[in-house]
Amino acid sequence: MDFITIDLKERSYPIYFAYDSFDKLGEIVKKHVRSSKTFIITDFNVYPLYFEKLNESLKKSRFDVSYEVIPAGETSKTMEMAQRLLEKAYDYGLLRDSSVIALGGGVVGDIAGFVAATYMRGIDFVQIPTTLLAQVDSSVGGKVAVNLKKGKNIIGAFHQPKMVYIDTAVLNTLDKREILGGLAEIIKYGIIWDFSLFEYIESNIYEILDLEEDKLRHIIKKSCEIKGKIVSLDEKEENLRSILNFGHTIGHAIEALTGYERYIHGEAVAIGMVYACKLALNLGYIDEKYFERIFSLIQRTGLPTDYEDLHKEDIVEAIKLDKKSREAKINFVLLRGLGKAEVTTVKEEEILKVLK
Ligand SMILES: NC(=O)c1ccc[n+]([C@@H]2O[C@H](COP(=O)([O-])OP(=O)(O)OC[C@H]3O[C@@H](n4cnc5c(N)ncnc54)[C@H](O)[C@@H]3O)[C@@H](O)[C@H]2O)c1
Ligand SMILES: O=C(O)C(=O)C[C@@H](O)[C@H](O)[C@H](O)COP(=O)(O)O
Ligand SMILES: [Zn+2]
Repeated sequence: MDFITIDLKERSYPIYFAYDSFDKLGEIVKKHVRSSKTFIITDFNVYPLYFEKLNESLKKSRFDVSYEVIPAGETSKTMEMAQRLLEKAYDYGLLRDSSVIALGGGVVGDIAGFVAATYMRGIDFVQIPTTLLAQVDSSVGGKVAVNLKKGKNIIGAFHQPKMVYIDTAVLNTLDKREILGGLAEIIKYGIIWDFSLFEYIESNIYEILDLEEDKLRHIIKKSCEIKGKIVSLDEKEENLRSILNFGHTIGHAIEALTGYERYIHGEAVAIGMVYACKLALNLGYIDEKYFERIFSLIQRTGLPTDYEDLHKEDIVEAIKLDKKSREAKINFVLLRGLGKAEVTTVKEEEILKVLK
């Protein structure tokens, strides 16, 4: 089976790429976890579609499976839900050598990872991402978290999975809106790291939106390679990894300010990328031509490019506690040319100038 390795020394792990092959999972998972006792966390939408296939395959490989199903969507990514899942893990008798399997999108991955990171101070974790966003971003790199009402991913940890299993056939049941959300993070990689990926999306946008398998596989694998490279250079986000936060400073603020219900994560990131580009343009880091090129691709996909009904002062207040802020200074990931980005301190007045 096709795979790449995320190189993190003793925490290195494979990302497998498959198509319609849940039957292989039991055998593969067995190679990467310490015991047969496993706890699957999934959500109400994913459960009827893929749980049985996974369960059957695990049972065939003699796993002792327990599971929990949580409501779908960002509002489930809370401490209360994590507490509930941790209590269940204990009731099901999970031990130090047991594992947690996340079957779902980024919400399931982030909360299941948080459970795995904290249960008995950390147990094995397996990611089976079922959204495009989770396949290209959230299942890779070990950031796990839940939200505070006012702050996105404020409670969390770094806890790398033992393996990631990407089965692209599952994307056929995903809503168009969710496909676009994932595409926003893929466009992000093109902008911050590898401009040829951006150009590939520009040239193949309709085929990608039609979920043409070879094109989709190309951008998924490329995204995992890019994220894997950045994470292996800076696992705990001491410097370089921050560029993966491009578009997230304003993106996270508008997610929290709208109660995590109006925009899905990828949409908020798309809006945040447009604003980060406006900032870079105003500060003279990029020219009008480059700005237009990025704006036009985001617009052509059908992703939103602007927010509605929010006060700029509230956005600025919310970003003051962004995780990239240091010593009361707001830091943004700003572009410095095609495929290049850097973290830069930006004055409050500059941010207010570009916000509506
Ligand atoms: N840890 C990280 O590095 C990282 C990176 C990016 C995003 N994230 C987090 O990921 C979350 C967003 O993830 P998401 O966009 O996957 O959202 P999500 O997990 O809410 O999934 C989106 C929707 O698709 C449904 N779904 C999932 N798989 C499906 C399938 N195959 N067929 C049909 N429906 C399916 C879900 O039930 C949900 O309703 C956010 O909380 C974000 O903060 C984390
Ligand atoms: O993996 C990273 O690092 C990222 O920043 C990827 C982002 O796409 C992702 O949304 C991440 O969860 C944001 O992390 P946070 O530290 O800003 O909460
Ligand atoms: Zn993101």
